[in-house]
Amino acid sequence: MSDTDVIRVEHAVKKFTLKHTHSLKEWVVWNFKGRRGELTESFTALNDVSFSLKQGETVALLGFNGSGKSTMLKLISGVMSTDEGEIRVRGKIAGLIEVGAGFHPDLTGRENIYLNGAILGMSEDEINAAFDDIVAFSEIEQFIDTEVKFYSSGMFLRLAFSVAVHTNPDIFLIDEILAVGDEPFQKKCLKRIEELKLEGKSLVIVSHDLDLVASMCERGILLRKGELVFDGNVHQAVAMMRDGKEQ
Ligand SMILES: Nc1ncnc2c1ncn2[C@@H]1O[C@H](COP(=O)(O)OP(=O)(O)OP(=O)(O)O)[C@@H](O)[C@H]1O
Repeated sequence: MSDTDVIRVEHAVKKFTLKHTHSLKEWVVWNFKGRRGELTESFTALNDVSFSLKQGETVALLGFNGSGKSTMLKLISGVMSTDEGEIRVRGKIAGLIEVGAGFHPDLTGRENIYLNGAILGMSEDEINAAFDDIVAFSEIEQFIDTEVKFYSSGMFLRLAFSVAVHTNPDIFLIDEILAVGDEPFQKKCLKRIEELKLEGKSLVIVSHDLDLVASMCERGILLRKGELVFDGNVHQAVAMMRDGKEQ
């Protein structure tokens, strides 16, 4: 890992087990044959993917549905581990990967700020100090003492984004979820992301909004069926995606 690298992905492989529904007859035959062969199938979601990210770089992860983008973000954030290869990260990560992840449904917005802040590495004092700003940025003061199971997906995003930006992360991972925010809040998030970029933070974004990612990122990494097929200028990556060349 060079001095300026904040993420290093080396030959990452991630496999999932796909379960299939089998008829009783298939199951009996399988038992009869001494349970030889597999009743499940292994699916390779990421195959030998390598890249590194330098401090301050902004990267869009592109690819069609199911190409492995979210899986890659989950590996980088540590929510999942690789089956082969290695992922090294330097610095504090904040990930907005799944709406509602890191939130407990039976706790209120207020309590979840503390829970989520702690998960993202903030101390109680730091959360106390940032609490009012977090709530103000989210604009959901009215519902802050409501259990989050009653929140809409946009309200989850508001709280999650707000906590994440206040943790002062070195690396920000954002999956599609900005799409669930309304337009004014999306604009506010994008402005904050621009500020993070100016502060020299690193950014990895997954989005199908190609114009948006082309305006936010310098670099584009294109995944095709779990394999990295392009890593370079974001406009080139977007053009390849639009031409369907990665198919
Ligand atoms: N937990 C899981 N168990 C089984 N298969 C999974 C799991 N998570 C992801 N997959 C499979 O891995 C592949 C890659 O999924 P992933 O969500 O990373 O794709 P993606 O590029 O983010 O897609 P999209 O653009 O639709 O969000 C898909 O075929 C998906 O079905």
